[in-house]
Amino acid sequence: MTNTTEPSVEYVRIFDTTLRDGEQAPGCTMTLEEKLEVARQLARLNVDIIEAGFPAASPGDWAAVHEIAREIGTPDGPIIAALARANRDDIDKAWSAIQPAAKKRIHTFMSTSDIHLEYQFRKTRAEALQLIHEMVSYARSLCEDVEFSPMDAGRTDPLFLREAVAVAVAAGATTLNIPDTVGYLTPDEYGAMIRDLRENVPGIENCILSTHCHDDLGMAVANSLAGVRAGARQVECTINGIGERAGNASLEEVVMALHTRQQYYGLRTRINTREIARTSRLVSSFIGVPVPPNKAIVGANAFAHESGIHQDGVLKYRQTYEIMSAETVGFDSNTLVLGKHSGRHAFRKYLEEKGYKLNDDEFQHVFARFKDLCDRKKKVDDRDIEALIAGEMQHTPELYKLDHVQYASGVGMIPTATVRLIGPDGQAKVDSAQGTGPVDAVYQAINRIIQRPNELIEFSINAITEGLDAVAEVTVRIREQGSSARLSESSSTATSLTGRRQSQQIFSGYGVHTDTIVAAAQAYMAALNKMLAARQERIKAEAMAYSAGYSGEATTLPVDIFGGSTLG
Ligand SMILES: CC(=O)SCCNC(=O)CCNC(=O)[C@H](O)C(C)(C)COP(=O)(O)OP(=O)(O)OC[C@H]1O[C@@H](n2cnc3c(N)ncnc32)[C@H](O)[C@@H]1OP(=O)(O)O
Ligand SMILES: CC(C)C(=O)C(=O)O
Ligand SMILES: [Mg+2]
Repeated sequence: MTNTTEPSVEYVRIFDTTLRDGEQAPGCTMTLEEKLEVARQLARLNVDIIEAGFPAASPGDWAAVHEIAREIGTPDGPIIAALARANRDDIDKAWSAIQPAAKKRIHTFMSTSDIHLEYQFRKTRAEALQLIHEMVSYARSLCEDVEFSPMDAGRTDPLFLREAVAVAVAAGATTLNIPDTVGYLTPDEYGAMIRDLRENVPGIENCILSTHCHDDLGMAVANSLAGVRAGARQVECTINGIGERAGNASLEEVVMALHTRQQYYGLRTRINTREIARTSRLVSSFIGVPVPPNKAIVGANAFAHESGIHQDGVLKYRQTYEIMSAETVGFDSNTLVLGKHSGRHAFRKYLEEKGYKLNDDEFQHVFARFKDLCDRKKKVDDRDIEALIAGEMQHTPELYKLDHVQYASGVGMIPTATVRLIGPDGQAKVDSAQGTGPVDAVYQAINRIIQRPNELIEFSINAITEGLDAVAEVTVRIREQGSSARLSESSSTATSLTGRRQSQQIFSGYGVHTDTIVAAAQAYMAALNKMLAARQERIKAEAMAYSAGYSGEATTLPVDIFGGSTLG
C-alpha cells in the first residue's frame, strides 16, 4: 500500500488534475514539453498526486504521461496517476504509460447516474455494477494503488451510489473519488453524500474518500471543503480552477482555505504554498488564459488595496484588511495601488518608497493633482506620478496663472483658442486667437495677453502611458526676443551688467495632462513664467546696481516688468 492510502485524520492529499481534467477545458491543451514543465512545477508545489493525463485518448497523451512518470515520478516525488475508462484497453494503456513512475496509480471511472446509464451507456444498473467490479479488479491486478470514480455521483441515486462504491471497495479500490461531474450539488448536499458513504459502505474506512467538484454553479471549492469536513482526505483540483466547462475546484483556493482556516478545519496539506503564484502564472501562460484580476489567491488584485481607508489600515496593521499574506502564496508582497480611491497615507508612503522628498505644500499640491488625474484616467501608474512630481518640482513662479483654455479645431475649421490668465495683480485677462493648429492658436492667445516676444525653439510631446486615456507630457523651450538682455541661462545678473553680449537666455517649461493641448498650454505658461521671473530678477539687480552707483549701459529698462508696455 502506498503512503497516500494510509488513513490519517490530519492530512488532506492534494490530487492535481490540471494536466487531465484541466486540459480538457476548451483551448487549454498543452504540448508535451509544456505538460512536463507544469509537472515539474507541481512537484515543487509538493502535490501528492499528479493526474498526468488520459493515455487512451491519443498517442500524444500516452507519451506525455509516460514522460512525466519517467522524469517526475521519482521515489520522493508525487504519485503519478493516469485516467482510464472502465475497459481493459484503457486500463492497459494507463498502466503502461505510468510504468516508469516509482509510485503509480490507475484511476478508472464508470458512470452511476441513471441519466448517464440510460442515455449515454445504455446499460442497466446491474451491468454497471458488473463492469465496475470487473474493471477495478483488473486494474488492481496490475497496480496496488487504484482509484475508482462513480461518474456523475452527484446525480446518482444515493442508495445505488452506496452499492457502486461498495463494489469498487470490494474489488480492491484504494481511493474512492466522488465526482459532482456537472457541478450540481450544494455544499450541504455534497458533504452529506460523503458522510453517507463513509457511514454506510463496508470497508470504506480502509480507503481514502476523495472529492472531485465542478464549478458550474460556482460551488466547487465550497463543495470540496464540505467533503473534507465530512471525512474526505483527498481533494481533486486544478491550478487556477481550470477544467471541463466552468472548471474544477481551484487548488490554490482549497489549499489556502485549509491553511488559513487551520483552526476551523483542523487539517493540513503538504503543499508548499510559496510556489502557488508561480504555478498559477506558469499554467496561465501555457494555456494562454489570463487569471482574472479578482481571482481569489492568485488574481492580480488578491493582495492589492486601492481604497484609502483600506490602505491606511494595512499600513498601520496589515491584518486589518488581510487574512493571509501575499508572501505565503509566493508573491513578493501585497500592493497598495494608487488610484482614484487612494488617500494621503498611501500616497505619502509611495513617495517615500520612491525616494521623493516633498515638503508639505508640495505634497498637498501633488496629491491634489494626482486625485484630479485619477478622475480623468483609469489607471495611474508610476510614470504618471513621476510626471506629476516633475511638474511640481519645476518651482516655476506662477506670475501668470492659466485659468481657462478652450479651443476648437478640426477638418474645415480655422483653429481658434480662447484663454483666460490670472495676472500678477490678480486680475483675469481673456483673449482669443487663431493659429495654424490648436496649439498655435492657444499660444497666440496667450501671447496676446502677455505680450512678451519670444521664439518657440523646441516643442516636444510624449505620451507617458499607453491607451486612449494616456497622459501627455509636453516640453517647450523658448528664447526671449527683443530684449537688450543677452544672458545665458547660467550667467549671473552681475555679469550682464558688464554689458558683454552673451547668448540669449532659454527657458524651458513642462506640462502634463490627459488633454494634449492643455498640457501644451501648461508647458508654455511655465516657460513664459520663468522668462518673466528672470526678467524681474534682472530689473531688481540693475536697480540695485544703479542705486549703488553703477553708471554703465543698462541692459533692461525697469518699466512694467510683466505686461505689454515693457520696453525691450
Ligand atoms: C467527466 C470526464 O472528465 S470523463 C473524461 C473525459 N475525457 C476525455 O474524453 C478525454 C478525451 N477523449 C477522447 O480522446 C476520446 O473521447 C476517446 C479516445 C477517449 C474515445 O474516443 P471514441 O472511441 O471515438 O469514443 P467517443 O469519445 O466518441 O465516445 C465515448 C465512448 O466511451 C464510452 N465511455 C465513456 N465513458 C466510459 C467509461 N467510464 N467506461 C467505459 N466506457 C466509457 C462511451 O459510452 C462511448 O462508447 P460507445 O462508442 O460505445 O458509445
Ligand atoms: C473522470 C471523472 C473523475 C471526472 O472528471 C468527473 O466526473 O468530473
Ligand atoms: Mg471532472
